[in-house]
Amino acid sequence: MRAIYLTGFMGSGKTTIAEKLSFELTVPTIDTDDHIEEVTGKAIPDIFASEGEEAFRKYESQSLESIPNKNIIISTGGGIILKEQNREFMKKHGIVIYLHCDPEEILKRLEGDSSRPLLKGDNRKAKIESIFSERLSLYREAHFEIDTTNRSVSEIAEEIQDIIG
Ligand SMILES: Nc1ncnc2c1ncn2[C@@H]1O[C@H](COP(=O)(O)OP(=O)(O)O)[C@@H](O)[C@H]1O
Ligand SMILES: O=C(O)C1=C[C@@H](OP(=O)(O)O)[C@@H](O)[C@H](O)C1
Repeated sequence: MRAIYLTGFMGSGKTTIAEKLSFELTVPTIDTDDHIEEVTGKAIPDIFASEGEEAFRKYESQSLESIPNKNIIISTGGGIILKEQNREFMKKHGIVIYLHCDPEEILKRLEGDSSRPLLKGDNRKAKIESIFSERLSLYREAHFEIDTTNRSVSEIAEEIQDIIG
């Protein structure tokens, strides 16, 4: 099986869906953020705070390129699509599935979450809307798009299984 790359905004459910699919298909899953934390020995918010976003983006590309691309489900960080190099890499080596979620629901899903440095501070709603609109066309370069808004994890996982046959 070719790698399945799940892309989408923070809170779109990439990690949750990857774990569900991993269980159902008995295929391992890796999360690029977890991989970066393992390699660097630092938590994502610490990398942003001490080294900055650009350094994080370098780790992210290195991580993407070092993770195996056969028989695996990869949940990516929400900003992986920012680099053309990453978008091309994923499309070349696997099936890229964009998990769409409306910003209003993202806001609800991430209520109380403090692990995403880009959403730190006041006016989360405006932050989410602005980053979302900047990125939408990049997410849409995926091979497939699934709308996860108001849908259960099981329904979404089933739809992905239909896509990959
Ligand atoms: N389809 C869904 N419906 C409702 N809540 C969801 C759904 N998918 C994920 N969530 C919840 O949203 C939050 C973010 O999910 P997560 O998988 O961490 O997203 P991502 O990896 O894309 O950032 C978690 O609390 C998760 O339980
Ligand atoms: O959208 C982004 O730029 C980011 C998303 C996060 O991952 P999740 O999409 O898993 O939250 C994490 O990689 C980092 O905080 C940056």
